[in-house]
Amino acid sequence: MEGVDHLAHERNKAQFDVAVMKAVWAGSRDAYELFHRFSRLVANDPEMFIPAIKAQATEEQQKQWLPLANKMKIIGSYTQTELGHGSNVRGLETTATFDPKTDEFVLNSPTLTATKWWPGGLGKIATHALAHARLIIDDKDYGVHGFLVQLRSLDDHLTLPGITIGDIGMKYGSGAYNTMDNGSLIFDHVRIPRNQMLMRLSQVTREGKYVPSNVPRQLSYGTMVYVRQKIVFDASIALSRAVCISTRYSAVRRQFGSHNGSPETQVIDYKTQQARLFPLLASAYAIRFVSEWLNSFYKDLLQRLEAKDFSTLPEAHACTAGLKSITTSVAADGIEECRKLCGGHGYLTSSGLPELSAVYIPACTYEGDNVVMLLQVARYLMKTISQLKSGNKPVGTTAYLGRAEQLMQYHSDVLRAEDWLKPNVVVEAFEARAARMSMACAQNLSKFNNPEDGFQELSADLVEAATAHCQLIIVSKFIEKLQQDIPGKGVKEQLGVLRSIYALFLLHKHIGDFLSTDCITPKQGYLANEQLRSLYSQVRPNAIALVDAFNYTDHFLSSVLGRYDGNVYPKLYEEAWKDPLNDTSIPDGFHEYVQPMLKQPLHHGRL
Ligand SMILES: CC/C=C\C/C=C\C/C=C\C/C=C\CC/C=C/C(=O)SCCNC(=O)CCNC(=O)[C@H](O)C(C)(C)COP(=O)(O)OP(=O)(O)OC[C@H]1O[C@@H](n2cnc3c(N)ncnc32)[C@H](O)[C@@H]1OP(=O)(O)O
Ligand SMILES: Cc1cc2nc3c(=O)[nH]c(=O)nc-3n(C[C@H](O)[C@H](O)[C@H](O)COP(=O)(O)OP(=O)(O)OC[C@H]3O[C@@H](n4cnc5c(N)ncnc54)[C@H](O)[C@@H]3O)c2cc1C
Repeated sequence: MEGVDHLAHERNKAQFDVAVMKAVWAGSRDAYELFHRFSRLVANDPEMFIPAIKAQATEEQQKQWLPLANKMKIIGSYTQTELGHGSNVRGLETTATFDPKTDEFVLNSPTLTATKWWPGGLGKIATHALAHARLIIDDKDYGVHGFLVQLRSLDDHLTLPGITIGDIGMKYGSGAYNTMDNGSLIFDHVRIPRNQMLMRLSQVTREGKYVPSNVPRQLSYGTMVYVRQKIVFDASIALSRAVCISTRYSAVRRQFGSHNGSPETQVIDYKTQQARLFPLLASAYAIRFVSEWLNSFYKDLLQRLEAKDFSTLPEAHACTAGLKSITTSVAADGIEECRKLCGGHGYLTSSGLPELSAVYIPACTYEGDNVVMLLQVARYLMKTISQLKSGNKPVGTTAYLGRAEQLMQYHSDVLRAEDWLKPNVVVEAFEARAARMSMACAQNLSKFNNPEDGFQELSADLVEAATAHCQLIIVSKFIEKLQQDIPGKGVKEQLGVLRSIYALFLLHKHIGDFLSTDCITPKQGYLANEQLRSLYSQVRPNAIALVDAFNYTDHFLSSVLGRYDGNVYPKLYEEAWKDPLNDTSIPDGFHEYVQPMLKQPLHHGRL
């Protein structure tokens, strides 16, 4: 019935102050920030063009271009990826050849695989590209640099001479990403003034002299680092949307279990539903808190870079790459799990889940393929370990590797299930697992004469070690979050339950790592799972309140299953009748194609 809260009985069970939890979840950024970004995403993606100009253009160039971009007088596309190269930025083929006679660069796509391919906004709407191309001076290749290129007339939006542009076509399913005009672009000797090479990091003089960057060349990758840390925040939003929908529906849906006319069982009370759903609820909070930490770490990096302090740049790259990888994989897989948790109705567009999945899953690929990103983390870990011998004491997120010898001797002293509720017990186990996996890789790598051959041969193990390292970061930041002063009745207690669910679910899921590295015994693994089951019972009465704390409107959720009032069935039915198929009783084509078959006489008694 309209106006009735069908989940009121669930909300009355809450054992904590929901208003405070809403504030904890909202944190330092408004969750709707992404919604507006997301809505822009499906129109155009200023997410990268403007930050890239800020990162790579001189002050003078910024003064020229930023006001135009900020006021949408020009529409930009971050045009890096090509048909033949995306992950391997140093393999990009587009060229920008300096012509000293005219003081210009000539942009060209020398091969088909040099065609720019994927950049958002490029296909139909962008007027300018921040094109990444190989700088060529006097036949010498100076590697990939950024160039601002006008693509279309600002009068009639027609493409300019030498520019061939198109949309790359429909993408995965019918998701909203199909409203993003990811495009293709071929340059045929397009000339731009020399001052349209972004020259903050390195320059080309009027005489054609290349002035190399006096800062790490990787700063030219800065926009990707910036977006990767944002994507971690986005992962918490995407996953929490799906968890909100599936948790509310799990409390509404009843199936089996009726005795003597009693109501059937709420599916949220089935232990299998809880074992699938509650770790995702905990993961949403875990990812949110690690994104807060990562954002503050990134802001600290920016301040350091201003002061030419590059000391945390390698760690920032490793953390943004690794956490982007881990959190987008968890969110993408989690959204699909939430669809399955809703049974058949989860597959309806009106559930909001297919659309969310179709839009979200490319996050595992864009801004860095998730495996390639974890390999970057692995390189960082191996380098950190190789420097231990020279007395280089690791700090920050790799500080535990400085205690590797001690961690190699570690054995968990868990005796009872409740011992796994102690944060220090959990962190020690996760540190030991991560340290031992990385040290084992380093040990195996040392057996190879050619380190690169070893890295390739061991890359699957290295990805697992990088995963363990990143999961340790997320667990640690969840624990650190709860060491902050958090007011409100029961709020910290509930977050503590979620923290333990997150950590013990990972321990259970990766029990092979913990056993094969001899960090814990099978009995201790069994006790962790025992504790996990108890934690599910503790979170169960608070589940609806914990997703209410995301503070999402029904409009934002766009889901008949995730409605705040739980009034699912009437709305499911109502929504179905909006489908144009139901405008007529007899479907189009019936008389032409189906009815003749139905009218066909039987032949020899056979249909
Ligand atoms: C509800 C809906 C929810 C969400 C949707 C809503 C919104 C979506 C939000 C955002 C959407 C944003 C974007 C979508 C559009 C997508 C855009 C794109 O995809 S842009 C293109 C992205 N492309 C990539 O990410 C390419 C990945 N490849 C690379 O980064 C590099 O090629 C790679 C790092 C893999 C290798 O680089 P290379 O130069 O070959 O370096 P190498 O490995 O040799 O290492 C050398 C040295 O450099 C260090 N290093 C590498 N990269 C960095 C870096 N970025 N910063 C600092 N340092 C770096 C590396 O560690 C090594 O160091 P050492 O020498 O070992 O010390
Ligand atoms: C929706 C969407 C939007 C995008 N928007 C933009 C944009 O606006 N601008 C832009 O420039 N680009 C954009 N991209 C492109 C995106 O950045 C690339 O697709 C991404 O970086 C992955 O690169 P790739 O396609 O070359 O994958 P590949 O690297 O070809 O990946 C293919 C497989 O090879 C594996 N692999 C690759 N290298 C290694 C290695 N060294 N070791 C082990 N395995 C490896 C990968 O793990 C993967 O399994 C977008 C892509 C998508 C899907």
